[in-house]
Amino acid sequence: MDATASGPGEPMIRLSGVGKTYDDGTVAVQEVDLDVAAGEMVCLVGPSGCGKSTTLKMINRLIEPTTGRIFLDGQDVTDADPVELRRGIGYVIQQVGLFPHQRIINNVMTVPLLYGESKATARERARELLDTVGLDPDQYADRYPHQLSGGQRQRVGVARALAANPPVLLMDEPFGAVDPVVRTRLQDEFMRLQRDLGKTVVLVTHDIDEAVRMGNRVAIFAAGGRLAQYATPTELLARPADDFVADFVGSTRGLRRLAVTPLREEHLEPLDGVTGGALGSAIDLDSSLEEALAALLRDDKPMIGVKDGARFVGVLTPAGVHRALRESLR
Ligand SMILES: Nc1ncnc2c1ncn2[C@@H]1O[C@H](COP(=O)(O)OP(=O)(O)OP(=O)(O)O)[C@@H](O)[C@H]1O
Repeated sequence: MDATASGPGEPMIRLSGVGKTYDDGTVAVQEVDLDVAAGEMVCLVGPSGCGKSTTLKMINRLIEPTTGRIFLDGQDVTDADPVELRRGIGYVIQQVGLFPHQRIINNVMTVPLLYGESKATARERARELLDTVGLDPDQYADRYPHQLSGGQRQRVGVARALAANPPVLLMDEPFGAVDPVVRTRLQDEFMRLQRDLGKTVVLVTHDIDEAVRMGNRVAIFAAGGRLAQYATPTELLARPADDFVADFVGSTRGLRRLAVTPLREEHLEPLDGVTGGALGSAIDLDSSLEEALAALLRDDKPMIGVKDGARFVGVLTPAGVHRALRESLR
C-alpha cells in the first residue's frame, strides 16, 4: 500500500516504521507502524520506560524520529516546520504547564492571541472553552492556577489545548496527577467531549484500566519500545497476542472484558412469565456487562430487568452475560 496516498479513508495519523534511538544509544522506540483513524481515541499503554512518551512526542516533533515517516491527514510531516506543525496539534501533559502568574482566562487566551485574534474575541473564546470543559467562567476565569484543584487545573489544560481547535490532541498521562474518583470523572467528561467534538486523540497512560476504558483501540508497548499489540479493548483482553500482553493485561482480564462489553437486546430473554419476585431492580440497556453483573450480584436474584428508557425490554440472566461476552468477539 502506498503510504503517501491521501484521500477518503486515510488515517488522520500514520506512523510508518517510526523509531527512536537516543544519542547515548538507548533504543526508546523500535520501528512502529500505527494508524489512527479520524475521530478515534487511541491509548498507548505499557510499563515505565517502554517508549510511550517518546512515540507521542515524535508525532508533534518535540522529539525527532531516527527512522520512519509520520503522516498527518495524508501529509508527510517528517520534514514540516515543527513550530507550524505543533500549532495544529493540541498537547496536554500531566503537569498541565499553566503559567502560574497568569489568571486562568489569560492562560487559555494565549493560544487565540497567538493566532492573531483580537483581545475581545480571544477572551470570549477562552470563556466558551472553560465552559466546555465544565468550569464556570464567572467563577474561575480570574483565579490563578494555585487557586484551583488538580482536577480543575487539568481541565484548564484541556481547554487550552482545544483553543486552537486542532483536529488532533496528544495527551501524556493527562489524568495521572489526580485521585481515583476525580480521575474517573475526568475520564468520563473527556470521553463525552471527544465524542461531541470529534477530535482524533492519542493518549499515553500506564494504567491498563484507563486504556481499555477510554481507547477505541489500544497500543500495548513492551520493553525496548516494541509495539506488542494494537487492537480494540475487546480483542486485546480476549486474545492477547503474546505472553507479555497476557501478563500486562493481567489474570483478571476476564473481569476487565465485562467493563468494556456493552449489553445488547439480543442477550436478553423475554419478560413473559417472569414473576416479580424473581426479578432484581432494573438496569438500563446502555449498561456495561460489569454494571449488569454487579446489579445481579447485589440483588441476589436469578435475573434482572432491563429497560430502554421507560420501556422494559427483557431480562438478563448470568447465562446471558456469558453469551454476551462470547459474542462480543464476533
Ligand atoms: N533524552 C534521552 N536520552 C536518552 N534516553 C532517553 C531520553 N529520553 C528518554 N530516554 C529513554 O528512552 C526510553 C523510553 O522513554 P519514554 O519516556 O518514552 O518511556 P515511557 O514509556 O513514556 O515511560 P514512563 O511511563 O516512565 O513515562 C527509556 O528507557 C528512557 O530512559
